Amino acid sequence: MTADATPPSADDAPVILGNEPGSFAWGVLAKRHPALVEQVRDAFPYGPAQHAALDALLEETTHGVIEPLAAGAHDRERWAAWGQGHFGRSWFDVPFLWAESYFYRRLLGALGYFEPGPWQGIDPFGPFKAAELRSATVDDELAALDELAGRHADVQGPALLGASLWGNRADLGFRLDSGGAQPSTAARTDSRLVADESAALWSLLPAGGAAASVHVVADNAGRELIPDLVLIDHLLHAGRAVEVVLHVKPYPYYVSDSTMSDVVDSMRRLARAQVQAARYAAEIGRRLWGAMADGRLVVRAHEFFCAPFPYDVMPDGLREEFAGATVTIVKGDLNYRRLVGDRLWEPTTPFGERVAHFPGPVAALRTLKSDVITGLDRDTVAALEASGQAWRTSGTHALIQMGGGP
Ligand SMILES: O=P(O)(O)OC[C@H]1O[C@](O)(CO)[C@@H](O)[C@@H]1O
Repeated sequence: MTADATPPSADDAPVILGNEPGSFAWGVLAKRHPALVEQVRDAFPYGPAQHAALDALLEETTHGVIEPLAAGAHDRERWAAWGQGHFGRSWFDVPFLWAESYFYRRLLGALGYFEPGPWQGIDPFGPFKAAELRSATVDDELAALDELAGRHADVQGPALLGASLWGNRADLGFRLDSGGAQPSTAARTDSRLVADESAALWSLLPAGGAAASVHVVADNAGRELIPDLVLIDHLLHAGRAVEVVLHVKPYPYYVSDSTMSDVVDSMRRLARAQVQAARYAAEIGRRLWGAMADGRLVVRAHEFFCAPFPYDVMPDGLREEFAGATVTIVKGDLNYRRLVGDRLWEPTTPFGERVAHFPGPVAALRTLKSDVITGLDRDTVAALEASGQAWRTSGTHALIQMGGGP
């Protein structure tokens, strides 16, 4: 990672680029993306045009320069504006956040996802998501919910918040890199919260308070989205919230990010959990189904969630929506990068300062999977650095941080 040549202001930390060999960002562009292209290629019986487009994308992203979208692409103008100054440059020399986002747009384009035809709307990551949803691990996690049935809201709330937080560890992109290994329970129990401001979150959502409007910006499908939905059910059922708005991606993104069709699959998985004798999960699934029907749970898929920018430049419509929320819960590593800015901040940079742009209270729930970090105290940073672990990027550590505007 190196500093962008023209940082917006002298006070800002360097924008993360991918041009330092051995850095995390470089590894994603040079190794993770090519591996992903091959995994997607093998997962479907694609035809010659798609294989050729994948070959070209692989060559361009690793050795070539950034090309604009093809003439006739429905969003060519939008990306032409979003990518000004980046086209014609190496993928490694532009902001990492931009390069990753455009890579997913281009990958889907190579496969015919956006064009009218037989492959339109086919999620290239669908087989990976489906396998995860079918897994025995999910059976076990759903069955374990029975232990929480009938417990007090003050017991259920923290347990379900923790499940939603650590669910972020189970992202498919992360697993592609770790040789397909599932994050183990042992790894989870060894893991540490580097910041925990959950008390401030709960103070906004008292059980029985029932006036709150909560927005949840989702991250991964499957083993993350299910605990997110269970947490949402808890907020509604315990009277902590009167309505919840769940924000998902408008198209498949970052391997396993949730789309509307993933929400449907996860809600079905919950509602049908009865067959695995997971009675409470099935009850939760039915309640969520009902909440969708009567409008207490609403799903939105704004195009900005697949835009290559931090949240401080979100469009006005979205800004107004978040301004009306009692609190917005923002899930995952990518959303954290977009929230605080994808820069090499000093880890002690106050989180509140970085998210002052957000139009209302915001809670970040994230396992650490990239270099960006803010809001840590000096002792915590010293201990983490002394540990010798890859604490910023390995997903073994997590945080709950609160901040936001008025
Ligand atoms: O699913 P999450 O938690 O947003 O994690 C996504 C992270 O994975 C990567 O795409 C690659 O590891 C990171 O660059 C990114 O921040």
